[in-house]
Amino acid sequence: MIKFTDVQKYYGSFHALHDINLEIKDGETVVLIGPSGSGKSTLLRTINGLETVESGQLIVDGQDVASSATNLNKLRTNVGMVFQHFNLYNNKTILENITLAPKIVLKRGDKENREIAEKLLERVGLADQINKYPSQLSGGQQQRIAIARSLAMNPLAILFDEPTSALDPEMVGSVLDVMREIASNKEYTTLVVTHEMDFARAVADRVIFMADGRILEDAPTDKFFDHPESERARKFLSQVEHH
Ligand SMILES: Nc1ncnc2c1ncn2[C@@H]1O[C@H](COP(=O)(O)OP(=O)(O)OP(=O)(O)O)[C@@H](O)[C@H]1O
Repeated sequence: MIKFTDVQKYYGSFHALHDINLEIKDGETVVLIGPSGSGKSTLLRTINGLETVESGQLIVDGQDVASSATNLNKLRTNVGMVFQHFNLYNNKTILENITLAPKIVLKRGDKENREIAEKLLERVGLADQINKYPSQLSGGQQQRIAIARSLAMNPLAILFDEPTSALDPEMVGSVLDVMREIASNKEYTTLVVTHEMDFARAVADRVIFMADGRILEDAPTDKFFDHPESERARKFLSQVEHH
């Protein structure tokens, strides 16, 4: 579903992604971890074309993301993204937030759109909030709405970019629970950038460890946590485990 071959990414003269080779299969749950500034968000954002790549090949859902012929809007329909700062429309109700893109992009009719929104709100535990506005909800609730909104597009893949980093600690659990349920269903290819190691350990099929713009390890979850190969990963794990 997603395949990087020798991908390089620069911000000006700064080499942000080095020689990325990575293949992610349909339905897989992959967690990206690593120190701050290691390129995790950059890598994630290349997948739906939010960041360009300078060389190499990046195939997502059969299309070359780096090619100018690729329709990025269509790509983003198939690859949903959940951001650190929810990015909801504050002047629209929860129902409108969830139904707007399917209405415009997928031309989904109002009745079906509402039914799907109701089901998704049920799924994220917020069925009773359908007519509220984002500002009336907690950060954790807003993030669960953002997740429902991305699922409403029926994506093939969903990218989570540090979805709990901006939340108060007591809000984190409910968002991780929703993500855990989504990942365990294997309906979507799921990629998560997170600093939540317990979540990574419990949910990921595979862990990608990055440092300095490189993939240093790509391993099954238990193997990575129990026997990390690189000194960098060992150091990183010992630091995060002491928090
Ligand atoms: N738009 C940009 N312009 C220039 N440099 C950038 C830009 N975005 C990111 N960078 C740099 O690229 C590197 C990788 O950033 P990125 O956000 O991908 O790291 P990260 O691993 O996700 O970090 P964090 O865990 O802190 O979010 C960093 O050194 C960052 O300063």
